[in-house]
Amino acid sequence: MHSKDQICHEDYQRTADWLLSQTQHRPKVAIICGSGLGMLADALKCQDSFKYSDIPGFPQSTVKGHAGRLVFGELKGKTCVCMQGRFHMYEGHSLSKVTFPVRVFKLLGVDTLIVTNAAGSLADSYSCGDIMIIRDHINFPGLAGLNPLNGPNDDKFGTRFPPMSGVYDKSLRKMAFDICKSMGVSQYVQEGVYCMVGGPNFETVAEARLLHRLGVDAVGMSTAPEVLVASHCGMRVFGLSLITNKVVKSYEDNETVNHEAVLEVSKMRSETLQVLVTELISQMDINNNTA
Ligand SMILES: O=P(O)(O)O[C@H]1O[C@H](CO)[C@@H](O)[C@H]1O
Ligand code: HPA
Repeated sequence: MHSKDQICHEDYQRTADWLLSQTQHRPKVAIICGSGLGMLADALKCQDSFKYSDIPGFPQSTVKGHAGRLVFGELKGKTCVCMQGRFHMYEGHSLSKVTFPVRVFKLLGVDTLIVTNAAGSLADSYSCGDIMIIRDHINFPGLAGLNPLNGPNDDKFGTRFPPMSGVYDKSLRKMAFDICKSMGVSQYVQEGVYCMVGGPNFETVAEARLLHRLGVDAVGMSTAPEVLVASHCGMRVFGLSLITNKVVKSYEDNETVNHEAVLEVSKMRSETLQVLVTELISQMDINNNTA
């Protein structure tokens, strides 16, 4: 890691202190909105919002469908902070920048992170518009040594060698399933394995076939770094992928995927996702960290 990418505890603290001085909200839950999923923040009541460009130390969003705003507010009486727009490695951000907000959230008092993303499906049984509750992930950049936890370990956040089995909280996954059942949307809800690739290109057919054979259900270019950093500092994590496209696995298939199509499908499920996330937050116990 280059020294310009090194972020020290005081950097996170400075940003957290600035935010605490600008809002009365003291969130326990943070939500990261995936591509085209920024409307999750619209449900927040009594909003205080900040453009990323106005927040000291914050990186900037450069991807269409990621507004670049941090929104604080109440969801059914629970205080949340919501990132309308995340940072990706392919934008040129270091992984410490990509995950910078997560550690700031920890310093704000957040103990639960909800991540969402747009993803392409590999699983044959999935359709466009399905919602996948993330059971686990494969972090390709991480396996290749690109990990936000690289570098000197900050013991104030967590241990040098954090375990990652069970990183997606089981009771929150069950709670989400039950909520989907009561919403009558179970027919398009799945549970599966998300795989992060570096992007920004979509997959070749050979790469898609490889991922399929590895047991990947959905692929995207985000999420794993934020989840690692959240889990490292002791946060509970829940994740949702919205299946925006089927990844092309056949040379006979002339379909191609593009970001505009991804954003279009995100819109289609925005309301369902909003209700699901709101209900989940309203049902979760956020004081003693048990669902
Ligand atoms: O993961 P999110 O941010 O939802 O975005 C997904 O959508 C974009 C590609 O259309 C990529 O950035 C991919 O990671
Ligand atoms: N591949 C990688 N990332 C994605 C995709 C995809 O098919 N769809 C949305 N994000």
